[in-house]
Amino acid sequence: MNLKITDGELGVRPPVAKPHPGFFHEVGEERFRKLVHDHYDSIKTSDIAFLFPVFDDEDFAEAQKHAADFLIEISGGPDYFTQTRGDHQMVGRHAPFRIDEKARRVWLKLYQPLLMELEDEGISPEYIESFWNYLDIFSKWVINTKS
Ligand code: HEM
Repeated sequence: MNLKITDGELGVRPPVAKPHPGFFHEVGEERFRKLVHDHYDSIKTSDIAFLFPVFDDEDFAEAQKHAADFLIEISGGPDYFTQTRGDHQMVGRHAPFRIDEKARRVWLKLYQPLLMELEDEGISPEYIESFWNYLDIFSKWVINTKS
């Protein structure tokens, strides 16, 4: 399985394809939520923890839920994010946080072991890769700070 991080750069926003709907379909909502939950949990002890509301359990749980809602929606599941948060506006929603290429790489790296777990659980590697490609490319869009 190829989970390679490609180079991102401030101001460069390559076209992005949504994950293959087969990914959400195979993983199922419950396991999908656990994936995003696990990612946020690993953020807590990472070098990018300072960007997130790690000292407020309620705010952190909210952030975790919004991220899962969004990723489920973009992966072809129910439109939970739009229903509760409105327009996606992902670039604008990340604007208050200083995100550089280094932070993006840390964020992405934390997904790698979690996606390998899914492969061990029998999820099709090509579906996992399609989700990964979405994360790899779209995360370039939220870079707003020079490294
Ligand atoms: C594919 C890439 C990404 C997606 C789809 C994504 C998605 C989201 C979503 C849906 C939210 C919640 C927005 C809201 O409801 O207001 C969010 C918040 C946030 N994201 Fe991302 N994100 C991505 C990449 C990143 C990266 C690379 C970083 C930093 C390294 C980052 C840092 C944050 C921070 C700090 C918040 C705010 C947390 C809070 O205080 O509520 N995101 N992201």
